[in-house]
Amino acid sequence: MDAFVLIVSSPSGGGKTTIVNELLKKDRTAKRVVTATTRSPRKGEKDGKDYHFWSVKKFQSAIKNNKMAEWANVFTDYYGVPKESLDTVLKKGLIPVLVIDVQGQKSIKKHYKNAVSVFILPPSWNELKKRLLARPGGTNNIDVRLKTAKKEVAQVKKFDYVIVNDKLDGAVNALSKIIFAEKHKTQRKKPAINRLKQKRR
Ligand SMILES: Nc1ncnc2c1ncn2[C@@H]1O[C@H](COP(=O)(O)OP(=O)(O)OP(=O)(O)O)[C@@H](O)[C@H]1O
Repeated sequence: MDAFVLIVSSPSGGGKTTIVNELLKKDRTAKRVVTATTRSPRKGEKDGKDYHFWSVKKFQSAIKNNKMAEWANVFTDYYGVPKESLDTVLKKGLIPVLVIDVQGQKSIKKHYKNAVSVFILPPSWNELKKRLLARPGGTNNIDVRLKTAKKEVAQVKKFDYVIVNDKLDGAVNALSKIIFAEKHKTQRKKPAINRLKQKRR
């Protein structure tokens, strides 16, 4: 199969982390790319598993040395995708899943042309606010996040797919089906097609 990178984006609190975590429990062909951040770990988050928790100095050095596939400064913290983390998953023949903010998808698509992007849409602004407040440990800068979320939702048309995160099960199912359909794209089935062509001769 022609490998593709799967990008899952949403405004903060939209549910991208939760949905991807659930998906990966049942899909062994996909693997989350561990991204890097300078923000502090939330309760229960582990270094190297949830994120690479880097110092500002380390992050800035990675940017300078061209080691980031994409990076941004979001709400006072750096977030980004180390090229090495992404390439490690590709080399294993698995689908790298990138859980990144909305702006991030543009740069990734520039570097990885066949990347597939999915936008997770909150069912309503009220529900988004509720989920941000109810998150374990709460969430800082709620008003800034909601304001940014409105700008990000305006970018939705640049994505290949949209999933409304109403019921979690439904959203995870939809993501699973997107992956399934993408694997069956004609362009990714060239080896199977070519095998048959050879036998006819
Ligand atoms: N369908 C859903 N129904 C109810 N709660 C949900 C649903 N999806 C996610 N949540 C909850 O909403 C909160 C935000 O979800 P999550 O942390 O996955 O968002 P995120 O997009 O990864 O946010 P951030 O970018 O800030 O890390 C979590 O507490 C999560 O459990």
